[in-house]
Amino acid sequence: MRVQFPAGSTCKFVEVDAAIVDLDGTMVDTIGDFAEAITRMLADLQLPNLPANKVEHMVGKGTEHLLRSVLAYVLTQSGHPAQGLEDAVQALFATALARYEHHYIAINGAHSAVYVGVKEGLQALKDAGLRLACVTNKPMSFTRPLLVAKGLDGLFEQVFGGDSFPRKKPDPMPLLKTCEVLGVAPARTLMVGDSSNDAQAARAAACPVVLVTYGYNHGQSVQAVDADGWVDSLVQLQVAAQ
Ligand SMILES: O=C(O)COP(=O)(O)O
Ligand SMILES: [Mg+2]
Repeated sequence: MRVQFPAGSTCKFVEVDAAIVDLDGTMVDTIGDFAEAITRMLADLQLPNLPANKVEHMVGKGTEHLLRSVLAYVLTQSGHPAQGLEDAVQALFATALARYEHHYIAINGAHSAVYVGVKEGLQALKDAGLRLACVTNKPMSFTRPLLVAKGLDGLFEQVFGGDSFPRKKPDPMPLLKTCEVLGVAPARTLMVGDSSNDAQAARAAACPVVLVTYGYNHGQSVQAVDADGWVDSLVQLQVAAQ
């Protein structure tokens, strides 16, 4: 079917059979959850906290990348020299991960909210016959409960997390595997995301890609990312009558 993009997009429309939708920064504003779990983890490790806006720039490449970035940041702020920083992060990593997972699961969804237009926008695409899958870099143990808590789980035929495949976005593997499971061609599968990870994965998989303008893109402008379209809300993804 034909999905139209708003004015200002690179393409006017794409012809697709399915859409793969990202989670953090695209469907749910989860920075509050990340910040709370990190605050509790850092307290357990007797390390100083960091501001939520710093966390926002570190989200999107999965848990391991997030925790390594957080630990490197707080150690540097505490005066740790660049030399030996990686080793210092490595020494804390296993404990940090265990404490973070414990806290994240306890607070998952309590400090986060579904963005305006997500449910209506995706329901309209589904009602029009588009097949939907969710592909996030968030681990599956956090993903399923969050989708259920926010009433989003019923929208998707398939849900895959950052630990579902050997490689995460921006690698094309999660998108290609999802297309394979759905039995759809990547060129007819629209990636809907909020960051360069989603766009790069889509380009490498040869999926068309549309980005939301309200999410997390490592502190960079999402308009500067190579994509086919941009929307301020998922309700702007209109299915054309043919
Ligand atoms: O990095 C994460 O944990 C989540 O990222 P994503 O849902 O935007 O893929
Ligand atoms: Mg995202």
